[in-house]
Amino acid sequence: EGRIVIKDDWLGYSLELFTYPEHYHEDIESVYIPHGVIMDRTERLARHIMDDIGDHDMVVLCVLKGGYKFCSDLVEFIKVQCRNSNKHLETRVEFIRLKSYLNDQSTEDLHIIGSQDLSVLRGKNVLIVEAIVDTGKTMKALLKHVGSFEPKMIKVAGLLVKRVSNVVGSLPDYVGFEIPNRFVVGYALDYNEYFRDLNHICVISEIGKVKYKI
Ligand SMILES: Oc1ncnc2c1N=NC2
Repeated sequence: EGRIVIKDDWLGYSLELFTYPEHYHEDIESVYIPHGVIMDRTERLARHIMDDIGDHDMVVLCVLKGGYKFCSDLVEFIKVQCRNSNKHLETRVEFIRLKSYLNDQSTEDLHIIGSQDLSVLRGKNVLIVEAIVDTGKTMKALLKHVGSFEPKMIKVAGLLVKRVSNVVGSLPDYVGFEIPNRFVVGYALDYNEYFRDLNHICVISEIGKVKYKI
């Protein structure tokens, strides 16, 4: 299936062309992917997903915290698709919390926070929903963990996939955008917990990187 490829020389839209929370005005460089474009792309991904796995009950596994906005918007679009095609599909949402980043660097260790009982996945169609797939290390470890609960099928939806050289493991089945290897924030993607309240996906400024550095 297709994806929107954002080229390395795309610098994003100028800030004064959009609205965003005033308190971030010096912390972001540009609007990289506007909220409206994210929503329209997510709506189209919902149709792909429904075409592929819309005939069975599905359990959506939302990867927190970065994935919460993408997941809630995607699930909403999936529900609208179901209503319009009168498919009576139960879409249950489970949550899993991963922490693998400090500042803007991936840490080696992946740890799964909170021991949700994922035995509900057994025998089910599972759709893992993640905001961003970077090196793929996190996703590989998560797929192994989820597989241990013996679901019927696992598919992965990733809003963003980074063009990085050292990719491990497989890429998501459904991809919103392929982006250059630069640190982006907003739409629940954070930098040390900041910027989750920003609707657009933006490029963080050097001031922002220093201001919110841990
Ligand atoms: O660009 C990014 N922005 C926020 N969080 C993450 C990123 N890449 N991997 C995790």
